[in-house]
Amino acid sequence: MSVVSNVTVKVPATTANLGPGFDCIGAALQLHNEVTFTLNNSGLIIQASGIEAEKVQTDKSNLLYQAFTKLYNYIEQTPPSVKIEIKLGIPLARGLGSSATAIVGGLVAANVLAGLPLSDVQVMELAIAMEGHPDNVVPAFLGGCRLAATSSNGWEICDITWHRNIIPVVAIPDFELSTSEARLVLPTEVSRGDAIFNTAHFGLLLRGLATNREEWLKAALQDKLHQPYRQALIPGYDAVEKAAVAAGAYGIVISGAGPTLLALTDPLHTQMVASAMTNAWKQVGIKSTVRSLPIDVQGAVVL
Ligand SMILES: Nc1ncnc2c1ncn2[C@@H]1O[C@H](COP(=O)(O)OP(=O)(O)O)[C@@H](O)[C@H]1O
Ligand SMILES: N[C@@H](CCOP(=O)(O)O)C(=O)O
Repeated sequence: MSVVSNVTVKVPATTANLGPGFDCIGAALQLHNEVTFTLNNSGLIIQASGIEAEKVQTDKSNLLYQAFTKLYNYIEQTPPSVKIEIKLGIPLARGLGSSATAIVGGLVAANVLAGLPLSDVQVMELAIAMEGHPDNVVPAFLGGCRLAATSSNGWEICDITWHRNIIPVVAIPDFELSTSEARLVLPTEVSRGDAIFNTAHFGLLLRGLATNREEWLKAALQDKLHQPYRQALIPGYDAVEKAAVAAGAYGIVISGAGPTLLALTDPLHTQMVASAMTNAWKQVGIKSTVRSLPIDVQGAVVL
């Protein structure tokens, strides 16, 4: 039996993969979506406001609603009739985890309205199952930078130290790239050489993030599992990379499945890196919004 009639959940954006950590690591960023679910007697109502609100589905196919019903189905209850009010701060299909915010927001809201039948671990595992990979839903749920690995008991989640002087700068272009489309270009098998390359660089990334050691971070952002295949989907990638590095970034990676590009830099170079990325994209005719976004340590919050 539900004890509350409405709930508001705020969920952060994420940047997944971080180069060599394809499908296993991601960090939450201080940019948020917020959603309120209110029990009603008049059938499903969905209202969206904020950035790109007109693009959000307002029927039962809406991902927030899909996640909401997923939890009720899981606990073998009929989902109640609800009004859903969405405030969007994260642009859709840009590699900043908008789908993860919808999945986590819908599941967390359903769990609260259903009287907390599931533990946090159960909710998180449902989120991973819905998204199909853990690297955006886990940091969206827990905050910080998180590594997820399967174990015989489900998932082991590890918090990854992110040195405070490593500044994420995201360059968000004005075109979309859906995650499903960006996954279609990936090979299903990779060579042993590429697997070894990524294992080494991922280890280096974890140590680089913890220590802020410049030469480790510069080398660590390389990847052979997804970025080489996806770069062709992002016009201007090489120009933005060159400009960011010349302005003082350690390097750039594709944020999530793209097309947003993430640069890592230090506090002194943040503004120069941001301007360089904006200008580089402008020169190939692409408008972008470039922002330095600190790591979000809270994750999903019930307000
Ligand atoms: N707040 C939201 N409410 C409903 N659906 C959403 C919301 N945010 C994202 N989505 C759905 O997720 C899709 C984008 O997911 P995806 O292609 O994985 O890109 P992203 O990198 O932004 O997660 C949108 O086109 C939309 O269908
Ligand atoms: N590992 C996934 C991450 C997708 O993240 P998103 O923020 O783009 O949804 C992938 O690279 O496909």
